[in-house]
Amino acid sequence: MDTISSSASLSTPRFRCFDPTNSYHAPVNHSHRPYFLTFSSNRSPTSSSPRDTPKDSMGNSIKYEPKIIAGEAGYVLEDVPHLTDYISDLPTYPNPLQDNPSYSVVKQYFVNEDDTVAEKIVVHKESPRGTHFRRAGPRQKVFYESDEVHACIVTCGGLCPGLNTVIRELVGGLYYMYGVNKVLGIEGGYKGFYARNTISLSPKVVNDIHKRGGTILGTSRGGYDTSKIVDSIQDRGINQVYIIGGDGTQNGASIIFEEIRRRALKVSVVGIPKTIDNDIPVIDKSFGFDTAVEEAQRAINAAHVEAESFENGIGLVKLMGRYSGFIAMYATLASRDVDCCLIPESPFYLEGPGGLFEFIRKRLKEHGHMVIVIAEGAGQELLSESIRAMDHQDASGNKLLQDVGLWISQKIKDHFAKQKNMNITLKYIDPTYMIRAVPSNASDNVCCTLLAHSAIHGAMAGYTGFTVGPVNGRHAYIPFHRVTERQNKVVITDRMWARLLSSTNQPSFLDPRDVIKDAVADEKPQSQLLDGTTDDTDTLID
Ligand SMILES: Nc1ncnc2c1ncn2[C@@H]1O[C@H](COP(=O)(O)OP(=O)(O)OP(=O)(O)O)[C@@H](O)[C@H]1O
Ligand SMILES: O=P(O)(O)OC[C@H]1O[C@](O)(CO)[C@@H](O)[C@@H]1O
Ligand SMILES: [Mg+2]
Repeated sequence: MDTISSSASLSTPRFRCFDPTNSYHAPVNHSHRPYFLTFSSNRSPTSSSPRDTPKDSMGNSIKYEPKIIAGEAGYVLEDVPHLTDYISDLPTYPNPLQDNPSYSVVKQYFVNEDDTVAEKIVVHKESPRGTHFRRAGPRQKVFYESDEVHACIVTCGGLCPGLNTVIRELVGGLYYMYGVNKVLGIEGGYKGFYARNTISLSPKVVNDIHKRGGTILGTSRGGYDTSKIVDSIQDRGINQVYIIGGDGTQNGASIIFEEIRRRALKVSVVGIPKTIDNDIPVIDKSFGFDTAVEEAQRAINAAHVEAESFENGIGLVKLMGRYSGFIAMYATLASRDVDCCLIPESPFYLEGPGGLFEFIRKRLKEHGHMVIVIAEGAGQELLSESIRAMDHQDASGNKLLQDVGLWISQKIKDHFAKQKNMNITLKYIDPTYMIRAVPSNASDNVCCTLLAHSAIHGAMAGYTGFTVGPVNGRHAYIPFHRVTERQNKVVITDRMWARLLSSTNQPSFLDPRDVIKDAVADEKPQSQLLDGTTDDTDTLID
């Protein structure tokens, strides 16, 4: 086993991967394991939640250095931190799962020591194989005894269908798989660590919560204070922290992890991605997205019924998606009643040849009615041109968007009011919070169970500082910085968006030459634009 820095050559196959949790041998001295972060420039401490470089509790910028392990045949593992990276001589114990009657039928209790999951699933003959992540799942040895574990769960950011199911499955999984019965619920998001009460969670307390929307723990934006949060973890004797939330939350979790490592605490920090918008990169998707797409159908159906019933009827539905239009794209593809889908990634314009108004007129002439789906982040640049741009932010530092649904409804009405030969009837439906507040559907419920179990197996095995999630259909442990360094977006040069354009038969509002020019300017190779295999597609299976 050896670890090399990211700048070293990855092409020479030399090393074998090592998993401390599956070692059959006596405890190994891990003291040679390197630290993987560096600190720079002293800044004054901050308790806010900046969107720029993550900072430690002293205000120093944290620069992540990946923990890369190379192996034979071009194998490259981007590993996650482990408690033994900074605490030596930790005892290990046999995994209690091996005596669990439910698991006695499983042929292979434990994942193989060098099992990894490939980030890149489509490779070319000559292309590098890409990075791999450590495969999630139970390990032969665990680093916590059952009665030693004191876990806590916190939910942060906006609501998402499935939050309660993840809480339920974490509590049940800890209890039934690992015999853990000390689980604390932190109320009201990050600030709850230091400003709110806690709830003691048992399988009985959480038994029915998956049938309810929202989160029984409550959530919040803002109020992030690393020192206070880690002090609270330390004071309460918590040693496993399960943090459920979106990109901002995972950023916060990575800073908490760094502080815990700095204090050399035996505490595993595990992130569970919550992303109704599907804006977290690397993972295929997380819980809540399927439910949102399904629930959006009800609004689209209603819009269609309204539109169909009036001469030149237009049904307009706004769906969530601040920066990523996945919900709008998938809801449109699923419905087949939508004539036009507008997302943040694909700019559009209203007036003139090839514009939205011209398309609406054409479609109404052909069909007598139409349905438009618009993601909340679409057309924001047009809005700020016509409305005096306001730069408001929420408590977490997210930009507050103008209501594009109301704005575009008015624009369409005003435009057609001026046209003598076409009277329209427009009905605007904004189901966004209704969609977000429902309980998760069947497939998301299963997704929640898998995420919770993978998270628990990782923590019990001593891994820390990671987010769990499906990568090309297999669960993996992913270093925090990989899911926070960028946002996942619809790639409009990919086949999925082309499918949507051909299904709605709407204009793309773009000149293909400009799209390719832009992508080249972004340093993306042209071949990737054209064949739908770009590295940053992150489509939910193409
Ligand atoms: N860069 C950051 N560093 C530390 N904490 C952060 C950071 N960004 C956000 N947070 C904290 O994480 C929590 C949730 O953040 P945010 O409100 O942005 O939601 P999110 O996790 O991104 O979920 P959503 O998808 O609903 O937006 C808040 O308490 C916020 O203060
Ligand atoms: O009203 P809130 O709580 O800020 O949430 C709205 C945001 O939440 C999200 O659904 C992400 O969780 C975004 O799409 C949306 O902009
Ligand atoms: Mg966010």
